[in-house]
Amino acid sequence: MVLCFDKVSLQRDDECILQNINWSIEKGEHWVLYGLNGSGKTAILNIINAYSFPSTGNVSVLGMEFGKTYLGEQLRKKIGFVSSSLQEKFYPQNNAFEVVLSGAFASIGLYETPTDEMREKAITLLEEFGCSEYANRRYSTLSQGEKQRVLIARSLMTEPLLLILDEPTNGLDFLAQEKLLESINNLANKRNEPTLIYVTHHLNEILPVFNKTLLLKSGQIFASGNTKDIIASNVLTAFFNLSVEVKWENQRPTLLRKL
Ligand SMILES: Nc1ncnc2c1ncn2[C@@H]1O[C@H](COP(=O)(O)OP(=O)(O)OP(=O)(O)O)[C@@H](O)[C@H]1O
Repeated sequence: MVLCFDKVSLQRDDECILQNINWSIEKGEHWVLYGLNGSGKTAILNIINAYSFPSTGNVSVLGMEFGKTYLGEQLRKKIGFVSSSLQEKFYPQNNAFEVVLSGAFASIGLYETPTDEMREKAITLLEEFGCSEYANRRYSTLSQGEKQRVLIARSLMTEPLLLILDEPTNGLDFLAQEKLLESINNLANKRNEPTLIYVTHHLNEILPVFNKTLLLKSGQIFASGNTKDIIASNVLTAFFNLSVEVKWENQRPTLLRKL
């Protein structure tokens, strides 16, 4: 079991942000987390990363049960987390190679001397994510798409067991988006790949590797299960309370409003 939420609720200032969330992820599954603005996606991710704790219910992530021991740092070493808000945290003078290397220490800059093994690993990851040509360029000169690929490579330095990609295509043009999705697809098809949780507002980004989907609405699970069953016209029409149609082409869905 990679993750288990058992009757998880989260209360803040008399407001119920999450309510009765039951969610389990098994090895071999890759999940999409889909919900409207304010539905509680970030609240769930914060709990997975042990940045916040549920008001009620039990959580275990990667075999570690919350509440039993302090597990923040220990847990976060095993979880890769990439979001567009992470992009601006890095020092502009560091080059892409250094940014990837810093992932080995889970630090923003490089304060320790990397081993030869770490350097080799960073070079391999830069190659795998198509970043070699700008490995020595200052991070600040990279485009958003290039930065995102560098940050995913960085997140893999510690060989995480779980990789969370939080709206990774934000601000990317169509080509940059497709290039990033291709890298994610390659990653998911590798042996010993981490389990992926992919948060998005764009259904057309759901790659075939994302075999499971959770729909979150107003802090509650609206539906969860096999992606093909969940990303369907009838389910999403009920979810949005608006008549929509899902078309699957080349194993990827497109959402259209039915007029
Ligand atoms: N500390 C807090 N106190 C009160 N309400 C909060 C707090 N943090 C978040 N919320 C509320 O909880 C709800 C869920 O927020 P969350 O950030 O998890 O949504 P989200 O699904 O990630 O949204 P988005 O897609 O816009 O990023 C929102 O209504 C938000 O205003």
